[in-house]
Amino acid sequence: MIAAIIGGGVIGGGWAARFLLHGWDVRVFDPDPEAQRKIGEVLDNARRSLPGLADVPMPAEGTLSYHDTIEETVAGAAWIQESVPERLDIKHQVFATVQAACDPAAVIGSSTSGFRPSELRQGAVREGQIIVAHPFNPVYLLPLVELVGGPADDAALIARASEIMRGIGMYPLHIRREIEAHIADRLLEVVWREALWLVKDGIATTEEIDNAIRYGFGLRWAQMGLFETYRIAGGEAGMKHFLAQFGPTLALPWCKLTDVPEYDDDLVDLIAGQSDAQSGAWTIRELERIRDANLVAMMRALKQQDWGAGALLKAHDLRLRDAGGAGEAAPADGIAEDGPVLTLSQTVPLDWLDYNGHMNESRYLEAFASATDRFMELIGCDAEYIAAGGSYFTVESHLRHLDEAHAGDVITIHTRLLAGEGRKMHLFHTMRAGEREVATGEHFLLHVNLETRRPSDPGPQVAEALARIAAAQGGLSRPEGAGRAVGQRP
Ligand SMILES: NC(=O)C1=CN([C@@H]2O[C@H](COP(=O)(O)OP(=O)(O)OC[C@H]3O[C@@H](n4cnc5c(N)ncnc54)[C@H](O)[C@@H]3O)[C@@H](O)[C@H]2O)C=CC1
Ligand SMILES: C[N+](C)(C)CC(=O)CC(=O)[O-]
Repeated sequence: MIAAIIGGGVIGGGWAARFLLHGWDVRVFDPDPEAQRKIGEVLDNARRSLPGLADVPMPAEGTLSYHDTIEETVAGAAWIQESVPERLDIKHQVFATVQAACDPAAVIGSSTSGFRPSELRQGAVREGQIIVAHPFNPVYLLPLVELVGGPADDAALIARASEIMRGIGMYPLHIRREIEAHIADRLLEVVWREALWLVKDGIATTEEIDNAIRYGFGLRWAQMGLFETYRIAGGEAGMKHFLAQFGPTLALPWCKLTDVPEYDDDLVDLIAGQSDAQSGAWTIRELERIRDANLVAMMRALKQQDWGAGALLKAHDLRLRDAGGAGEAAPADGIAEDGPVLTLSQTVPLDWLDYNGHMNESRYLEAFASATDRFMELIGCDAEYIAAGGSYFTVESHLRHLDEAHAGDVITIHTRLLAGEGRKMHLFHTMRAGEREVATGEHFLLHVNLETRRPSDPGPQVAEALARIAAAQGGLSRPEGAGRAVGQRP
């Protein structure tokens, strides 16, 4: 599949990275002679951060190419994303050239922050081909994309566009009626306007306003948004009580919503000066990397909770797993092979790094635990079996750290069953980063009855699977390092 990116600045670069890392071939047109360097830097950031959101292998990266004309860029593309400056005349010129050369069935998405589809479509040869596909910076990490069709909305086009967006891990939010700035930027502008007033009136600095957001309601918004948060704030009586208590304050009012501060040089200098004092010690690329690491950590935490953007990541993992990612194919249910079993394949995420700049020791155990979970699933000790009252408890673990793993490394774990009789299961995991062996994990587990919390024999299908694998792997030599205790090398 080919994605054509017209305009490769902040947003176009982010789109290019998201499509590319999801296996699409990406063609870029941007007259800026610096575009390749800038996109290269965005891609470096994306490669460090995006693949680590997934706990399964990502697709093989597509091919990136740069082109001298729009015509060449869009030929054969299934998705064309316009991300040129926020000026209607430039966007109209781009659409005219794109439509003269592209596949009429291709989706043309516009990244516009504020224009309505009916404005974008003025003068278009095929009006119904152009939609708003408004993303959020950084496009390669934030999943939201607002999709807006025309006044006579084309349901089939929006459905197709939504499916493509889901395929690259996004959350398509269909906005049924066009308005300026869609939904999110309407909300953001309100906060932005109030913040400008607070600075202009000398009430707060840019840093104090950022602190008011990041130490408080920004954290709430990231996981529950506005209405769910305020529902809880109403106490046991919920939303009605909240409205009764805080509704009357709307009449005061607390804010200056409809007034816009005069956007003169003094205000620009005041804000830019405070922003330099607050954040000028970092370059923009450094700030981007700090932001990306924070976003990855937050989104992975939400993934643990299976909530909001984290729940979306979980669902996307299933999609990626079904599609079969790059590298060695993980076994489907049941194990037939007689070699070590692939039980994990994923990219080292940014939040697994420590102060030494490599994967922290605690994360090795996390990865090995996931590999054990997968092995349990493969022998039939799956969610259904566990719900019926049987499971395994780990009673002893021994890890060896043999080499370093870094952010962006694809790690795999292969598992050997050293013993699997009765209630005992003895596993030996080998972790590699590419071809390098980086760690081993040896674990002894006991089958338990979850009601009595005492050891018990496994069900017949689990016992049978263990016997089959033990027999199949029986011819393999004992792995180097198995049975070692902690000690100094002789
Ligand atoms: N920066 C942001 O936070 C967000 C911006 N957007 C929207 O994305 C669009 C692009 O914004 P940014 O990436 O921020 O701007 P930008 O200034 O970073 O990038 C625009 C790029 O378009 C290129 N360009 C100019 N004329 C062109 C043409 N005729 N054909 C092809 N390329 C051309 C420029 O060389 C530049 O690289 C705008 O519509 C904006 O509203 C949407 C979401 C967030
Ligand atoms: C400032 N902005 C209007 C360009 C912002 C957006 O459109 C979305 C975002 O990423 O905040």
